[in-house]
Amino acid sequence: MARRPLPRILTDRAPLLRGRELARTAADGAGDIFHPLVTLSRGLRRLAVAAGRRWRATPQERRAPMCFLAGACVLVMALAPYGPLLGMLAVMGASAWAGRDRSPAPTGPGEAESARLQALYEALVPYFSGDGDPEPLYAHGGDWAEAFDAYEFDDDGRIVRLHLRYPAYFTDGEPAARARIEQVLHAKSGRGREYRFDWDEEANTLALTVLDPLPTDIAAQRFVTAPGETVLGFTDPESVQRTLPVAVGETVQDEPPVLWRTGPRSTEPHLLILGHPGSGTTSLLRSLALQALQHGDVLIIDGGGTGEFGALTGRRGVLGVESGPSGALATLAWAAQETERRLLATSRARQAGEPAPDDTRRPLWILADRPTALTHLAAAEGRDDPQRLLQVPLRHGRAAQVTVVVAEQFDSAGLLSDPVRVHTTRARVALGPATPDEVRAVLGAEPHTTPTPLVPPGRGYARLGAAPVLRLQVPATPDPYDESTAEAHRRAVLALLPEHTVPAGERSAGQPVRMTKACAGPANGEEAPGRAAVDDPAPGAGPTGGAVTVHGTVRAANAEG
Ligand SMILES: Nc1ncnc2c1ncn2[C@@H]1O[C@H](COP(=O)(O)OP(=O)(O)OP(=O)(O)O)[C@@H](O)[C@H]1O
Repeated sequence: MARRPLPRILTDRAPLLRGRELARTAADGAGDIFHPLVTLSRGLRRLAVAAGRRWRATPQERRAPMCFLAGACVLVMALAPYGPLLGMLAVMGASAWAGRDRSPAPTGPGEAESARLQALYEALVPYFSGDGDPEPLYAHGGDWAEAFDAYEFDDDGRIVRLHLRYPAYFTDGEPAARARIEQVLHAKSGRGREYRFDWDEEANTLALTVLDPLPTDIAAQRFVTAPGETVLGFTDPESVQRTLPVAVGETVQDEPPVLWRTGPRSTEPHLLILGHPGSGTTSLLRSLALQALQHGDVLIIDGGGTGEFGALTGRRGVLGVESGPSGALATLAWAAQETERRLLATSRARQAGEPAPDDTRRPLWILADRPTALTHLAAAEGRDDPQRLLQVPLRHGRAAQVTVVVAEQFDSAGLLSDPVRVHTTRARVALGPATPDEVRAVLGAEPHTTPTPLVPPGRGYARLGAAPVLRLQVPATPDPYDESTAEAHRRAVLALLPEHTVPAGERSAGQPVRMTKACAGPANGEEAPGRAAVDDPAPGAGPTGGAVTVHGTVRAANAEG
C-alpha cells in the first residue's frame, strides 16, 4: 500500500524554525530591556539577606542601640531637604552594586565544544602520528589540550579559530600533505565557510581562521590611486598593507585593495583573467577600462560579441570596440605598429639625450575579452589569428606603456596562444567557483584559503608576481545598458564614463553611438562594429583608410585584411 505523505505542516520545518528564531529574538530583546530591573531586584535581595545575616550575628544587648541608630538615620534622612530622594538613590546605588553579575567569566570550552575539539583531534591522529614516536602528540584516546594551544567558537558553537601544534616529522613542506590536513579540518569544522590556513614550518604550528565574506557592495567609483596603479578588487585586511577610502552606499570606509602596477617599471605588465561563465570576467575588464581611461587610451576586443562594452563605444579615449575578426585584426595590427612606433620614438629620443616624446607616454590599454572565440572565427574565414598580433604589445608593451589584459573562460584557456600564456604569467586572476587545482593551474600557487562552492560574481583569487595568492572581490561594474542592472550600479558606471566624442546628433536611438566607415574601417571595407567616429578627423589614414582616435588626434590604422 502506498504511503500517504504527512501533512505539509508536519514536514515543512521553515515556519517552525522561523518561529523559534522570532521567540529567541523576542527573549533577547526583553532581556536587554529588563536587565537594570533584574540587577536592582537581585541587589535588594542580596542586601536584605546580608542585613538579616548581620542582625542574627549581632549579640542581643547590642540590637537595641543598633535599632536606635538605624531609626535615627531614617529620621534625619526623612527631615533633611532632598533627604528621601538621596536616601532612595543611595539604596538603589547600593542595590545596583550588590546586584551586579559576579559570576566568573567562563573559562575553558563547554561540553559540546570539548567534544568538537576532541573529534578534530581524533580526525588528525592518522596524519600527525608516527609509528616510532615514543611520546606521540597525537594518539587515539589522547588529550586534545596537549595539541591545541588556542581556540575560539562562535555563538552557534562552531569553531572560528584554532591554533594547533604538530610533530616536527610531519611533512609540512609537501603541498599534498598540507592539503590533506586542510581538507580534514575544513570538513570537521563545518563546510560552507571559508577557512584560512597559516602554516608555520619553523614552529610546527598551524593556525586555522574562519574568514568573513569579502564585501560585495562596493560599486565602481574613482579610486584614490596613483597613476600606474589599478584596483583589481578588494581583499582581506591582513593580506595587504594599504587601505583605500571607498564609498559604500552613503558611507566612506577604508578597504584593503588589490593594486596592480603597470608601466615601464612594472614587473607584471600584462594580466590574464580566467573564469567560469558568469563569474564576472567581463565586468572586471570593464572596471579596468574605466580606470585606464582616467590617464590613457583603451582598445577593446570583444570576442564574446555580446555587446557588453557598448557603453564605452565612442567615448573619449576609447580607440575602438571590436567584436568581429576583421576589425580585431585591423585594430591589433595598428596596436602592434603603435607599440613599435613608441619604442623607436623613445629610443631615438634617448639617443638624442631628450625625454621620451609625450605621445609615447600616454598609457595604451588593449583589453581582449575571449580572444579565442575570434581565433576560431578568423580561422573559419581563412584569416590570421588575432592573438598572433598581440605578440608585439605583449613582448614590448612594458617599455612602450602598452598594457594587455586578456580575459578568457577556463574551458578555452587551452586555446590561448603561447605568447599570451607566456607574457601574462606574472599577473593573474581566477574568478568564480574554482577548485584548488584550477586555482593552482592558473596562479601557479595554491590559495591559503578553502574555496567555497558558491561564490558571488566577481569573487576569486589574484596573484601578482611571486606574491601570495590573495582573495579578490571585484567592484561591481555592470553593463549600464543591461536592463537587469541595478539602478545604483548603472548610475555609478555612467558617472565614470568619459564624454562622447561623437556629436550627439549622430547617435541614433537604441544605439549609444553610430559607427561610421569614415573611422577605422576594417581592411575588407566592412563596417567595423565599435569604431567610433571622431569630431575632428585628421589626416593619417592607413592603407585601409581607417583611423582611430588617440587623445584628440587621429592615428593611422594600418590594417591588413
Ligand atoms: N563584481 C561584481 N559584483 C556584482 N555583480 C557582478 C560582478 N561581476 C559580475 N557581476 C554580474 O554577474 C553577471 C555576469 O557578469 P559578467 O558578464 O561580467 O560575467 P562573465 O564572466 O563575463 O560571463 P559571460 O562570459 O557569461 O558574460 C552580470 O549580471 C554582472 O552584472
